[in-house]
Amino acid sequence: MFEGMGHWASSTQAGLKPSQPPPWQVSPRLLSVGCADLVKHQELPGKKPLSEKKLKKYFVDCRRVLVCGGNGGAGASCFHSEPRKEFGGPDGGDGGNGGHEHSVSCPGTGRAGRVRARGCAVAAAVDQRVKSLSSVLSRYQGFNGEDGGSKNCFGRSGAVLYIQVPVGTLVKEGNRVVADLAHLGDEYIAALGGAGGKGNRFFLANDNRAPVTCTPGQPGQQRVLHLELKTVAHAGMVGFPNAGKSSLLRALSNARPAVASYPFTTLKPHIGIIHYEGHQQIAVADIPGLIRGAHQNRGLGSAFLRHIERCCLLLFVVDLSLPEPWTQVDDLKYELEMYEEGLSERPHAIVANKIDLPEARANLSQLRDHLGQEVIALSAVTGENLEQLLLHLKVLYDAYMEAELGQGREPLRW
Ligand SMILES: Nc1nc2c(ncn2[C@@H]2O[C@H](COP(=O)(O)OP(=O)(O)OP(=O)(O)O)[C@@H](O)[C@H]2O)c(=O)[nH]1
Ligand SMILES: [Mg+2]
Repeated sequence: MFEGMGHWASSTQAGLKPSQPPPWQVSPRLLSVGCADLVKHQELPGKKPLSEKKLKKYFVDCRRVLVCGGNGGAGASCFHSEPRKEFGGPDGGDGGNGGHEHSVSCPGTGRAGRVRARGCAVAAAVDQRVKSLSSVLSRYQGFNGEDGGSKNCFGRSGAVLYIQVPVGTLVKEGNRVVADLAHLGDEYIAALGGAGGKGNRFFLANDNRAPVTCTPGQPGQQRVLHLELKTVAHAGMVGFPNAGKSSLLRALSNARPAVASYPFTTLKPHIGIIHYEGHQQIAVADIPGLIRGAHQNRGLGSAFLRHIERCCLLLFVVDLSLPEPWTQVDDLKYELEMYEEGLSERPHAIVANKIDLPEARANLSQLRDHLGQEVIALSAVTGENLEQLLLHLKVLYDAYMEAELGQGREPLRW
Protein backbone atom coordinates (compact mmCIF):
# COMPACT_ATOMS: atom_id res chain seq x y z
CA MET A 1 0.00 0.00 0.00
CA PHE A 2 2.76 2.44 0.89
CA GLU A 3 5.27 1.41 -1.70
CA GLY A 4 8.15 3.81 -2.04
CA MET A 5 7.86 4.96 1.52
CA GLY A 6 10.92 3.04 2.68
CA HIS A 7 13.06 4.40 -0.12
CA TRP A 8 11.90 7.91 0.55
CA ALA A 9 12.43 7.61 4.28
CA SER A 10 15.97 6.33 4.03
CA SER A 11 17.01 9.18 1.74
CA THR A 12 15.48 11.87 3.91
CA GLN A 13 17.26 13.51 6.79
CA ALA A 14 15.27 13.34 10.00
CA GLY A 15 15.34 17.08 10.54
CA LEU A 16 14.55 18.98 7.37
CA LYS A 17 16.52 22.15 6.76
CA PRO A 18 14.29 25.25 6.55
CA SER A 19 15.62 26.11 3.09
CA GLN A 20 14.80 22.66 1.71
CA PRO A 21 11.35 22.20 0.20
CA PRO A 22 9.45 19.48 2.04
CA PRO A 23 9.50 16.13 0.21
CA TRP A 24 5.80 16.17 -0.62
CA GLN A 25 6.29 19.38 -2.59
CA VAL A 26 9.14 17.88 -4.59
CA SER A 27 7.17 14.76 -5.43
CA PRO A 28 3.58 15.26 -4.36
CA ARG A 29 2.23 11.78 -5.31
CA LEU A 30 4.73 9.37 -3.82
CA LEU A 31 1.94 7.35 -2.26
CA SER A 32 -1.50 6.39 -3.28
CA VAL A 33 -4.08 6.11 -0.54
CA GLY A 34 -7.64 5.32 -1.47
CA CYS A 35 -8.88 5.73 2.06
CA ALA A 36 -12.64 5.95 1.70
CA ASP A 37 -12.91 2.86 -0.52
CA LEU A 38 -10.41 0.97 1.57
CA VAL A 39 -12.33 1.59 4.75
CA LYS A 40 -15.44 -0.05 3.33
CA HIS A 41 -13.50 -3.14 2.30
CA GLN A 42 -11.91 -3.51 5.71
CA GLU A 43 -15.17 -3.89 7.64
CA LEU A 44 -15.65 -7.56 8.49
CA PRO A 45 -18.77 -8.91 6.79
CA GLY A 46 -21.51 -10.02 9.15
CA LYS A 47 -19.70 -8.76 12.24
CA LYS A 48 -21.29 -5.75 13.86
CA PRO A 49 -18.66 -3.51 15.47
CA LEU A 50 -19.17 -2.69 19.15
CA SER A 51 -20.60 0.74 19.84
CA GLU A 52 -18.34 3.33 21.44
CA LYS A 53 -20.51 3.20 24.57
CA LYS A 54 -19.91 -0.55 24.92
CA LEU A 55 -16.21 -0.16 24.16
CA LYS A 56 -16.01 2.50 26.87
CA LYS A 57 -17.45 0.00 29.34
CA TYR A 58 -14.56 -2.36 28.62
CA PHE A 59 -11.93 0.34 28.75
CA VAL A 60 -10.77 1.03 32.29
CA ASP A 61 -7.76 3.27 32.86
CA CYS A 62 -7.82 3.50 36.68
CA ARG A 63 -8.05 0.77 39.31
CA ARG A 64 -7.64 0.55 43.08
CA VAL A 65 -6.28 -2.84 44.12
CA LEU A 66 -5.68 -4.48 47.49
CA VAL A 67 -2.76 -6.87 47.17
CA CYS A 68 -1.87 -9.37 49.86
CA GLY A 69 1.20 -11.58 49.73
CA GLY A 70 0.72 -15.21 50.73
CA ASN A 71 1.47 -16.26 54.33
CA GLY A 72 4.56 -18.34 55.04
CA GLY A 73 4.01 -21.96 56.08
CA ALA A 74 4.63 -23.00 59.71
CA GLY A 75 7.74 -24.93 60.68
CA ALA A 76 7.16 -28.48 62.01
CA SER A 77 8.20 -29.86 65.40
CA CYS A 78 8.73 -33.61 65.43
CA PHE A 79 11.38 -36.25 66.06
CA HIS A 80 12.86 -38.98 63.98
CA SER A 81 11.27 -42.29 64.71
CA GLU A 82 12.78 -45.62 63.69
CA PRO A 83 12.84 -49.11 65.32
CA ARG A 84 15.87 -49.59 67.59
CA LYS A 85 16.83 -45.91 67.25
CA GLU A 86 15.75 -44.35 70.50
CA PHE A 87 17.07 -40.82 70.05
CA GLY A 88 16.43 -40.06 66.39
CA GLY A 89 16.73 -36.33 66.87
CA PRO A 90 14.54 -33.48 65.64
CA ASP A 91 13.42 -33.67 62.01
CA GLY A 92 10.74 -30.95 61.64
CA GLY A 93 11.10 -29.15 58.29
CA ASP A 94 10.75 -25.43 57.66
CA GLY A 95 7.53 -23.98 56.28
CA GLY A 96 7.46 -22.68 52.71
CA ASN A 97 7.56 -18.97 51.91
CA GLY A 98 4.32 -17.30 50.96
CA GLY A 99 3.96 -16.33 47.30
CA HIS A 100 4.50 -12.77 46.17
CA GLU A 101 1.61 -11.24 44.59
CA HIS A 102 0.42 -8.84 42.03
CA SER A 103 2.43 -7.79 39.07
CA VAL A 104 1.66 -4.85 36.91
CA SER A 105 2.92 -4.77 33.37
CA CYS A 106 2.43 -3.12 30.05
CA PRO A 107 1.26 -4.81 26.89
CA GLY A 108 3.51 -4.87 23.91
CA THR A 109 4.31 -7.91 21.87
CA GLY A 110 4.88 -10.24 24.75
CA ARG A 111 3.42 -11.15 28.07
CA ALA A 112 1.96 -8.75 30.48
CA GLY A 113 4.33 -7.23 33.00
CA ARG A 114 4.30 -8.68 36.48
CA VAL A 115 5.01 -7.96 40.12
CA ARG A 116 6.47 -10.74 42.29
CA ALA A 117 6.64 -11.41 46.01
CA ARG A 118 8.02 -14.17 48.32
CA GLY A 119 6.00 -16.95 49.83
CA CYS A 120 3.12 -16.60 47.65
CA ALA A 121 3.79 -13.18 46.35
CA VAL A 122 1.72 -10.97 44.14
CA ALA A 123 3.39 -9.28 41.19
CA ALA A 124 2.26 -7.03 38.36
CA ALA A 125 3.50 -7.81 34.86
CA VAL A 126 3.08 -6.20 31.45
CA ASP A 127 1.15 -8.15 28.83
CA GLN A 128 0.95 -6.98 25.27
CA ARG A 129 -2.43 -8.58 24.79
CA VAL A 130 -3.92 -6.59 27.65
CA LYS A 131 -5.22 -3.24 26.49
CA SER A 132 -6.92 -1.86 29.57
CA LEU A 133 -7.22 -2.42 33.31
CA SER A 134 -10.73 -3.87 33.01
CA SER A 135 -9.52 -7.40 33.78
CA VAL A 136 -7.73 -6.31 36.96
CA LEU A 137 -9.66 -7.34 40.08
CA SER A 138 -10.06 -5.22 43.20
CA ARG A 139 -8.28 -7.75 45.47
CA TYR A 140 -5.53 -10.28 45.01
CA GLN A 141 -4.45 -12.83 47.61
CA GLY A 142 -1.13 -14.60 47.06
CA PHE A 143 -0.81 -18.36 47.63
CA ASN A 144 0.24 -19.46 51.12
CA GLY A 145 3.44 -21.48 51.62
CA GLU A 146 2.97 -25.09 52.76
CA ASP A 147 3.75 -26.13 56.35
CA GLY A 148 6.96 -28.06 57.05
CA GLY A 149 6.63 -31.81 57.69
CA SER A 150 8.38 -34.67 59.47
CA LYS A 151 11.51 -36.33 58.03
CA ASN A 152 13.02 -32.89 57.41
CA CYS A 153 10.47 -32.12 54.73
CA PHE A 154 10.36 -28.43 53.89
CA GLY A 155 7.06 -26.91 52.86
CA ARG A 156 6.64 -25.81 49.24
CA SER A 157 6.83 -22.06 48.67
CA GLY A 158 3.74 -20.40 47.27
CA ALA A 159 3.77 -19.59 43.56
CA VAL A 160 3.97 -15.99 42.41
CA LEU A 161 0.62 -14.56 41.42
CA TYR A 162 0.83 -12.27 38.42
CA ILE A 163 -1.50 -9.43 37.64
CA GLN A 164 -1.40 -8.67 33.96
CA VAL A 165 -1.55 -5.05 33.06
CA PRO A 166 -1.23 -3.07 29.82
CA VAL A 167 1.96 -1.31 28.73
CA GLY A 168 2.05 2.20 30.17
CA THR A 169 0.62 1.33 33.59
CA LEU A 170 1.69 3.50 36.47
CA VAL A 171 1.62 1.96 39.97
CA LYS A 172 0.93 4.44 42.76
CA GLU A 173 0.80 4.05 46.51
CA GLY A 174 -1.00 7.05 47.92
CA ASN A 175 0.27 9.88 45.74
CA ARG A 176 3.70 8.35 45.27
CA VAL A 177 4.57 6.62 42.01
CA VAL A 178 6.24 3.34 42.94
CA ALA A 179 6.59 1.78 39.48
CA ASP A 180 6.22 2.79 35.87
CA LEU A 181 5.61 -0.26 33.71
CA ALA A 182 6.23 1.48 30.41
CA HIS A 183 7.95 -1.37 28.56
CA LEU A 184 7.12 -4.87 27.61
CA GLY A 185 8.51 -7.32 30.15
CA ASP A 186 8.47 -4.85 33.06
CA GLU A 187 7.49 -6.35 36.40
CA TYR A 188 6.86 -4.98 39.83
CA ILE A 189 6.51 -6.95 43.08
CA ALA A 190 3.36 -5.56 44.53
CA ALA A 191 3.24 -7.51 47.79
CA LEU A 192 5.87 -9.75 49.32
CA GLY A 193 4.90 -13.15 50.60
CA GLY A 194 5.65 -13.95 54.24
CA ALA A 195 8.78 -15.94 55.15
CA GLY A 196 8.20 -19.56 56.13
CA GLY A 197 8.63 -20.60 59.78
CA LYS A 198 11.54 -22.72 61.07
CA GLY A 199 11.12 -26.38 62.01
CA ASN A 200 12.64 -27.77 65.26
CA ARG A 201 15.56 -29.23 63.32
CA PHE A 202 16.74 -25.61 62.82
CA PHE A 203 17.10 -25.13 66.60
CA LEU A 204 19.34 -28.20 67.12
CA ALA A 205 22.47 -27.11 69.04
CA ASN A 206 25.21 -28.75 71.14
CA ASP A 207 23.54 -27.66 74.36
CA ASN A 208 20.03 -28.60 73.16
CA ARG A 209 19.91 -31.97 71.38
CA ALA A 210 16.11 -32.26 71.49
CA PRO A 211 14.55 -28.84 70.73
CA VAL A 212 10.77 -28.73 70.47
CA THR A 213 10.66 -25.13 69.34
CA CYS A 214 9.31 -24.29 65.90
CA THR A 215 8.14 -20.94 64.55
CA PRO A 216 5.01 -20.00 62.61
CA GLY A 217 5.17 -18.47 59.13
CA GLN A 218 5.12 -14.69 58.68
CA PRO A 219 2.02 -13.03 57.26
CA GLY A 220 2.28 -11.66 53.71
CA GLN A 221 2.55 -7.95 52.98
CA GLN A 222 -0.65 -6.01 52.36
CA ARG A 223 -0.81 -2.89 50.23
CA VAL A 224 -3.40 -0.73 48.57
CA LEU A 225 -2.17 0.29 45.14
CA HIS A 226 -3.62 2.54 42.48
CA LEU A 227 -3.05 1.49 38.90
CA GLU A 228 -3.27 4.19 36.25
CA LEU A 229 -3.01 3.57 32.54
CA LYS A 230 -1.37 6.08 30.23
CA THR A 231 -1.74 5.13 26.60
CA VAL A 232 1.55 4.52 24.84
CA ALA A 233 1.77 5.46 21.15
CA HIS A 234 4.23 7.27 18.93
CA ALA A 235 1.85 10.04 17.90
CA GLY A 236 -1.23 11.40 19.61
CA MET A 237 -4.02 13.24 17.77
CA VAL A 238 -5.40 16.18 19.68
CA GLY A 239 -8.26 18.32 18.52
CA PHE A 240 -11.64 19.75 19.36
CA PRO A 241 -14.68 17.46 19.18
CA ASN A 242 -15.87 16.91 15.58
CA ALA A 243 -12.51 17.97 14.11
CA GLY A 244 -12.32 14.60 12.35
CA LYS A 245 -9.68 12.80 14.42
CA SER A 246 -11.43 9.45 14.33
CA SER A 247 -12.17 9.79 10.60
CA LEU A 248 -8.48 10.47 10.06
CA LEU A 249 -7.40 7.44 12.09
CA ARG A 250 -9.80 5.25 10.13
CA ALA A 251 -8.36 6.58 6.89
CA LEU A 252 -4.75 6.03 7.98
CA SER A 253 -5.00 2.68 9.74
CA ASN A 254 -7.12 -0.38 10.41
CA ALA A 255 -8.48 1.08 13.67
CA ARG A 256 -12.23 1.53 13.71
CA PRO A 257 -13.21 4.30 16.14
CA ALA A 258 -16.81 5.48 15.83
CA VAL A 259 -17.43 8.54 13.63
CA ALA A 260 -20.50 10.75 13.97
CA SER A 261 -21.43 14.37 13.51
CA TYR A 262 -22.03 15.06 17.20
CA PRO A 263 -19.31 16.10 19.68
CA PHE A 264 -17.68 13.61 22.05
CA THR A 265 -18.31 10.62 19.82
CA THR A 266 -15.03 9.10 20.93
CA LEU A 267 -15.05 8.18 24.62
CA LYS A 268 -11.83 6.21 24.96
CA PRO A 269 -8.44 6.32 23.26
CA HIS A 270 -8.08 4.25 20.08
CA ILE A 271 -4.74 3.22 18.66
CA GLY A 272 -4.15 2.63 14.96
CA ILE A 273 -0.97 1.27 13.41
CA ILE A 274 0.41 2.70 10.19
CA HIS A 275 2.64 0.24 8.32
CA TYR A 276 5.60 1.54 6.38
CA GLU A 277 7.99 -0.31 4.16
CA GLY A 278 10.70 -2.27 5.98
CA HIS A 279 8.27 -3.49 8.67
CA GLN A 280 8.29 -0.12 10.37
CA GLN A 281 5.13 0.70 12.25
CA ILE A 282 3.97 3.96 13.72
CA ALA A 283 1.27 3.85 16.39
CA VAL A 284 -1.15 6.77 16.32
CA ALA A 285 -3.61 7.39 19.16
CA ASP A 286 -7.01 9.04 18.71
CA ILE A 287 -7.80 10.79 21.98
CA PRO A 288 -11.32 11.98 22.92
CA GLY A 289 -11.98 15.60 21.93
CA LEU A 290 -10.65 18.40 24.11
CA ILE A 291 -12.42 21.67 24.80
CA ARG A 292 -11.41 24.94 26.43
CA GLY A 293 -10.95 24.31 30.15
CA ALA A 294 -10.21 20.58 29.70
CA HIS A 295 -7.31 20.93 32.15
CA GLN A 296 -9.89 22.07 34.76
CA ASN A 297 -11.89 18.91 34.08
CA ARG A 298 -14.35 20.47 31.63
CA GLY A 299 -15.83 18.40 28.81
CA LEU A 300 -14.56 14.86 29.15
CA GLY A 301 -12.12 16.21 31.68
CA SER A 302 -8.43 16.11 32.24
CA ALA A 303 -8.46 12.32 32.59
CA PHE A 304 -7.89 11.99 28.86
CA LEU A 305 -5.04 14.48 28.78
CA ARG A 306 -2.88 11.90 30.50
CA HIS A 307 -3.16 9.66 27.44
CA ILE A 308 -1.26 12.29 25.46
CA GLU A 309 1.59 12.46 27.97
CA ARG A 310 3.44 9.45 26.57
CA CYS A 311 3.06 10.34 22.90
CA CYS A 312 6.36 11.77 21.76
CA LEU A 313 4.80 13.26 18.60
CA LEU A 314 1.61 15.30 18.41
CA LEU A 315 -0.85 15.86 15.57
CA PHE A 316 -3.01 18.94 16.15
CA VAL A 317 -6.16 18.25 14.14
CA VAL A 318 -8.05 21.40 13.19
CA ASP A 319 -11.50 21.69 11.62
CA LEU A 320 -10.72 23.99 8.70
CA SER A 321 -14.38 24.63 7.88
CA LEU A 322 -14.87 26.65 11.08
CA PRO A 323 -14.07 30.39 11.12
CA GLU A 324 -10.72 31.47 12.59
CA PRO A 325 -9.29 27.93 12.77
CA TRP A 326 -6.01 29.17 14.30
CA THR A 327 -7.83 29.77 17.58
CA GLN A 328 -8.28 25.96 17.80
CA VAL A 329 -4.50 25.47 17.66
CA ASP A 330 -3.92 28.18 20.28
CA ASP A 331 -6.56 26.72 22.60
CA LEU A 332 -5.25 23.17 22.23
CA LYS A 333 -1.69 24.26 22.95
CA TYR A 334 -2.89 26.25 25.96
CA GLU A 335 -4.76 23.26 27.38
CA LEU A 336 -1.75 20.96 26.93
CA GLU A 337 0.56 23.54 28.50
CA MET A 338 -1.78 23.99 31.48
CA TYR A 339 -1.86 20.24 31.99
CA GLU A 340 1.90 19.76 31.77
CA GLU A 341 4.53 22.36 31.04
CA GLY A 342 6.34 21.79 27.77
CA LEU A 343 3.78 19.27 26.47
CA SER A 344 2.76 21.47 23.54
CA GLU A 345 6.42 21.97 22.59
CA ARG A 346 6.86 18.36 21.52
CA PRO A 347 7.54 17.69 17.82
CA HIS A 348 4.20 18.16 16.13
CA ALA A 349 2.34 18.74 12.88
CA ILE A 350 -0.69 20.92 12.26
CA VAL A 351 -3.31 18.95 10.33
CA ALA A 352 -6.09 21.03 8.76
CA ASN A 353 -8.94 18.63 8.07
CA LYS A 354 -12.07 18.92 5.89
CA ILE A 355 -10.32 20.66 2.98
CA ASP A 356 -13.01 19.18 0.72
CA LEU A 357 -15.55 21.68 2.09
CA PRO A 358 -15.76 24.98 0.14
CA GLU A 359 -15.41 27.26 3.19
CA ALA A 360 -12.26 25.38 4.25
CA ARG A 361 -10.25 26.47 1.21
CA ALA A 362 -10.75 30.13 2.08
CA ASN A 363 -9.58 29.58 5.66
CA LEU A 364 -6.40 27.73 4.74
CA SER A 365 -4.23 30.69 3.72
CA GLN A 366 -5.37 32.66 6.79
CA LEU A 367 -4.42 29.73 9.02
CA ARG A 368 -0.97 29.48 7.43
CA ASP A 369 -0.43 33.25 7.84
CA HIS A 370 -1.45 33.22 11.49
CA LEU A 371 0.60 30.21 12.49
CA GLY A 372 3.63 30.96 10.32
CA GLN A 373 4.40 27.27 9.96
CA GLU A 374 3.65 24.39 7.62
CA VAL A 375 0.04 23.22 7.69
CA ILE A 376 -0.97 19.88 6.20
CA ALA A 377 -4.36 20.44 4.60
CA LEU A 378 -6.23 17.21 3.89
CA SER A 379 -9.57 15.51 3.90
CA ALA A 380 -10.08 12.39 5.95
CA VAL A 381 -13.29 11.63 4.06
CA THR A 382 -12.07 11.92 0.44
CA GLY A 383 -8.47 10.93 1.21
CA GLU A 384 -7.11 14.08 -0.42
CA ASN A 385 -3.48 14.81 0.55
CA LEU A 386 -3.19 12.01 3.11
CA GLU A 387 0.23 11.15 1.62
CA GLN A 388 1.65 14.44 2.87
CA LEU A 389 0.66 13.57 6.43
CA LEU A 390 2.08 10.04 6.10
CA LEU A 391 5.39 11.37 4.83
CA HIS A 392 5.61 14.08 7.46
CA LEU A 393 4.80 11.59 10.21
CA LYS A 394 7.67 9.41 9.00
CA VAL A 395 10.04 12.38 9.13
CA LEU A 396 8.99 13.12 12.71
CA TYR A 397 9.28 9.44 13.61
CA ASP A 398 12.78 9.14 12.13
CA ALA A 399 13.89 12.20 14.10
CA TYR A 400 12.42 10.66 17.26
CA MET A 401 14.21 7.35 16.67
CA GLU A 402 17.50 9.11 16.00
CA ALA A 403 17.17 11.22 19.17
CA GLU A 404 16.29 8.20 21.34
CA LEU A 405 19.11 6.06 19.99
CA GLY A 406 21.52 9.02 20.26
CA GLN A 407 20.73 9.26 23.97
CA GLY A 408 21.17 5.52 24.44
CA ARG A 409 17.48 4.94 25.12
CA GLU A 410 15.40 2.16 23.61
CA PRO A 411 12.79 3.75 21.31
CA LEU A 412 9.21 2.56 21.42
CA ARG A 413 8.57 -0.09 18.76
CA TRP A 414 5.31 -1.74 17.76
N1 LIG B 1 -16.59 16.95 4.81
C1 LIG B 1 -15.80 16.32 5.67
N2 LIG B 1 -16.32 15.86 6.81
C2 LIG B 1 -15.49 15.25 7.68
C3 LIG B 1 -14.10 15.08 7.43
N3 LIG B 1 -13.56 14.43 8.47
C4 LIG B 1 -14.56 14.19 9.35
N4 LIG B 1 -15.72 14.68 8.87
C5 LIG B 1 -17.03 14.61 9.53
O1 LIG B 1 -16.93 15.29 10.78
C6 LIG B 1 -17.78 14.65 11.75
C7 LIG B 1 -16.96 14.33 12.99
O2 LIG B 1 -15.97 13.38 12.65
P1 LIG B 1 -15.23 12.50 13.77
O3 LIG B 1 -14.14 11.76 13.07
O4 LIG B 1 -16.21 11.72 14.56
O5 LIG B 1 -14.62 13.66 14.65
P2 LIG B 1 -13.79 13.52 16.02
O6 LIG B 1 -12.76 14.59 16.00
O7 LIG B 1 -13.31 12.13 16.17
O8 LIG B 1 -14.89 13.88 17.08
P3 LIG B 1 -14.94 13.43 18.65
O9 LIG B 1 -14.80 11.95 18.70
O10 LIG B 1 -16.27 13.89 19.10
O11 LIG B 1 -13.82 14.14 19.33
C8 LIG B 1 -18.33 13.39 11.06
O12 LIG B 1 -19.64 13.68 10.63
C9 LIG B 1 -17.43 13.19 9.88
O13 LIG B 1 -18.09 12.58 8.79
C10 LIG B 1 -13.58 15.58 6.19
O14 LIG B 1 -12.42 15.51 5.88
N5 LIG B 1 -14.47 16.21 5.37
MG1 LIG C 1 -13.69 10.74 17.55
